[in-house]
Amino acid sequence: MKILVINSGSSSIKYQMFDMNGELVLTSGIVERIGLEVGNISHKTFINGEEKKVVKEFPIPNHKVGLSEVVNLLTDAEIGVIQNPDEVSAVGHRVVHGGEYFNETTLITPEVEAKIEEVIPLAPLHNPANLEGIKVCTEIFSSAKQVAVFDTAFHQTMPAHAYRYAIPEELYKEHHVRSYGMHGTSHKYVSAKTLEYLNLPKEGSKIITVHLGNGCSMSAVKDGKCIDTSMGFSPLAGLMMGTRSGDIDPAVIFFLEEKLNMKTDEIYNLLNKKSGMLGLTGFSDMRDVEDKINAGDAQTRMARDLYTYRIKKYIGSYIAALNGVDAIVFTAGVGENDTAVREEVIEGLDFCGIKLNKEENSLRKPGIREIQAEDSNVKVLIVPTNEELEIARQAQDLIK
Ligand SMILES: Nc1ncnc2c1ncn2[C@@H]1O[C@H](COP(=O)(O)OP(=O)(O)O)[C@@H](O)[C@H]1O
Ligand SMILES: CC(=O)OP(=O)(O)O
Ligand SMILES: [Mg+2]
Repeated sequence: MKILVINSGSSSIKYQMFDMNGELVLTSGIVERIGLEVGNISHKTFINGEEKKVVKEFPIPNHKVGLSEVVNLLTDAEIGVIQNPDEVSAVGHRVVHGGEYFNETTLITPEVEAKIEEVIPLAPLHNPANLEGIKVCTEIFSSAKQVAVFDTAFHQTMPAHAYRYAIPEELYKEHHVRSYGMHGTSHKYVSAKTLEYLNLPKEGSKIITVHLGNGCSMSAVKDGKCIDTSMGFSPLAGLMMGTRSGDIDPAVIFFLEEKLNMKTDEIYNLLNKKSGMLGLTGFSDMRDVEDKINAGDAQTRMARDLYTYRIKKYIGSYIAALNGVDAIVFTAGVGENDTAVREEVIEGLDFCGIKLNKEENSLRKPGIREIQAEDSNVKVLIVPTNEELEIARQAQDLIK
């Protein structure tokens, strides 16, 4: 069975095709700079252990043009992995916001699409792009089942005291203003992998997952279920990120409006796209940040201290929420690759028995691994996330 996974963003589409028989990745790629003067597609195929890469640059005015070209590549006589779109049994779509409607993976119907559309105000950067991906795939892969996997679904088990805000009741009742949390597919995948790897029973387990990519979030997972998470109403809350501020006193927004005459959309843009690591240092990619720190740049050092300090504070609060912790798990681009970030986060947590094996932490090895010190009371792990595989598995389970 072949399953295509689509992670459609506002200006990009990431995709992977799996042969679920053996969970093999046949193709993976990214369409970028949609809507700009020149767009590009970077497409890789893996056939019989051999990797082939194609890069194309041309104007990609919208998602449909981008996905049509992806289909051309998928069915290409030389590098294609299918002969026609009918060979795809299901398309699994990452949908960032499902509001309170969806706590599990769902077959997409016109009613489901309408609900995803209804919650656009809760995720104005992500949901419209996700819907666009669904519309275009429904047309192109017309015989495939279209399946929605929601970033918010895993967090739907949070208790009210974790997801509610202390604002007037009607804002929740009538307008659904509450915390939802995102990156749920990743938190679910890595927390389950951790239990499996450590051979821990779900019941009684206490895991803190730390997803550090471009977007960053953390979850407290008890008995295999999410009880709290750092993103909130939208993906802007919580940790400091590549370009997002994370938690900020809402009074700053009134100040920007009143004193600097900024408009709502300008403030939105400022906090989502020009803040975080980018706003403080000029760089959103942690590799660039690392270079600046190594060159002795004090401002960049401060920015990174802010980044890791906030993660540490969330670890502290989640240990309190969980009444203990069995394992702290790092994942995603920064979490899996950045030795210094992990070291700075764990530094100074020895008061509660959390200690790192610095040498093990500094090694670059693939796969799941433990990096805590021998005398640490708590496990510290690196668990590579795989949101695409998780989406493909969930889509397969649903259509079976
Ligand atoms: N070797 C590395 N060292 C430090 N950071 C890295 C490394 N490789 C990737 N990253 C970071 O990972 C980020 C992307 O993470 P990823 O999980 O792919 O994000 P997203 O899925 O949100 O695009 C990059 O912006 C970069 O900062
Ligand atoms: C929800 C979110 O932040 O997603 P991403 O990390 O892909 O931007
Ligand atoms: Mg990601």
